[in-house]
Amino acid sequence: MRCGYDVETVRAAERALMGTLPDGALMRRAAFGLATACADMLGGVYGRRVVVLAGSGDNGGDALYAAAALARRGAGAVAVELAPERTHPGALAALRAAGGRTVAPEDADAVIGRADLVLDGIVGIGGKGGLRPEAARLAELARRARAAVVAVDLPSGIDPDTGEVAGEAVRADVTVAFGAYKPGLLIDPGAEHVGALRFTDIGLGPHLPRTPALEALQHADVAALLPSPSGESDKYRRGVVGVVAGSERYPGAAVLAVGGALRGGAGAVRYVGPGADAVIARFPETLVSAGPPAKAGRVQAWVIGPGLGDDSRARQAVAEVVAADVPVLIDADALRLADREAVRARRAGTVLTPHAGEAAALLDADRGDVEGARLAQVRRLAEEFRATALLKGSTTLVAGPDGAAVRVNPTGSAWLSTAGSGDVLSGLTGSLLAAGLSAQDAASVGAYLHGLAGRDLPPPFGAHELADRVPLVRASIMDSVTNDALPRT
Ligand SMILES: NC(=O)C1=CN([C@@H]2O[C@H](COP(=O)(O)OP(=O)(O)OC[C@H]3O[C@@H](n4cnc5c(N)ncnc54)[C@H](OP(=O)(O)O)[C@@H]3O)[C@@H](O)[C@H]2O)[C@@H](O)CC1
Ligand SMILES: [K+]
Repeated sequence: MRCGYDVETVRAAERALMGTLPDGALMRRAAFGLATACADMLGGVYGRRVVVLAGSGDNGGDALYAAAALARRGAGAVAVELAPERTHPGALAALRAAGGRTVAPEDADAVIGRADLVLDGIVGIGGKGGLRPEAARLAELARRARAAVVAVDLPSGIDPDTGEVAGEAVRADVTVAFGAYKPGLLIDPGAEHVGALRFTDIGLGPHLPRTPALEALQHADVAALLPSPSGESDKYRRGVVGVVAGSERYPGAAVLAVGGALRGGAGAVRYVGPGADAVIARFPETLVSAGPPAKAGRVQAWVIGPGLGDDSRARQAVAEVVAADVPVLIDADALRLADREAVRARRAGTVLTPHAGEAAALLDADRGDVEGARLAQVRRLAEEFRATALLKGSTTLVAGPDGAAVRVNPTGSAWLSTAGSGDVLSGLTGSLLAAGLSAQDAASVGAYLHGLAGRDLPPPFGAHELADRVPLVRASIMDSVTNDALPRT
């Protein structure tokens, strides 16, 4: 699990650790990790031109110490001082002792234009609000330059706690995070600015709390959560999923949701709705029923919404499913049709899966407000509906109603936003709910597998291919974890 901790928590851990160490030890650890990452990135240090964008806080200090280390190995180092009278004195002295020089921001254009590497030490976790004009100008110069950009702790201009970006922010090729990941490194729009994310351990680990603000699953976590059928499994143990999706107008949504559920490992799928012919033609193993959901027979979880429409049949089906006492996933049209109070009153797990536009409608907000503040908005959704909310996007977020860590999906890609992709995700997540995963586990594992399937396919691809790919990515996760566990010979 990759964990993100907010600034307040990181500061507290830092204080606890500092009390046990000599002065400056943490900054030396950070700068050493940073210099190593820069040397790797440059593929050699001697003769390279390094420019430090140096703010007056410790973030600038880290950058200056790292540049001093590179200068001692033969790099040319120049620091652009944003507030010369307040630049970290020890770090500046180290840079000068190593042969580095300084320039004022107004003379930065030429040195940045010639640089091989720009180190962004403008601001780290001490940043407040959008970048000030002079800092914003330097960030823009760095973006336009041919130099590689390495961000110190985080790209300046992104909010460390939320990933929000107000105005200009540094766009990094590599970001070297110290001691702990901050949520803003993992959530868009901040995450888009991070480039390759590297981690330097400075010893904060024992001082961090058990529950982070944010978690990102990795292969081993997903492997541990995925149900695997045992010798005694029958279809009910693997889980029967009920799918209420599709309409005369959109029968394809039914096929995609059923496909997602079958490929996700459901023991059986019951389909309810007007797309039965299309579903049977593609998946003859589906149990179709013509009546309403309440008469469809036993299921362990319901998926409702993709391509459903909003006629009276659809409204009635949503009301019945929301009233069921098994886990329910509510998507697409059903998000609009579900009664908020009825959802809040549910006792079994509930997963809502809106994209930003649907989330905005549910929260009575603008789509842009949702895109720009994804973490706050997914938490709000979970609280207001007392449900697990999965907010789709390039960094899909999953929040539970209980205030536990929000999960961020690390496997997303832009190619996933293709027609019908969400229908597959709904069916897939429904199969995990039916297999007994908690709402938050089902939603985050569903997003993980769905994202990996998208990365595994040569783009462009159709949504039906995503479903077909799920068994393969699932097998590759299991293989990688089993191989890691084998003793090395
Ligand atoms: N945590 C740890 O364990 C460790 C942390 N370490 C490092 O310390 C960093 C935190 O350092 P920090 O606390 O000194 O703050 P920092 O990020 O340098 O920012 C302050 C500067 O930013 C400026 N500034 C503010 N807002 C701004 C804006 N919008 N636009 C422009 N400027 C703005 C502000 O200006 P001022 O308000 O003072 O005028 C001041 O100059 C952390 O990220 C990591 O790199 C490591 O060394 C080792 C262990
Ligand atoms: K920075």
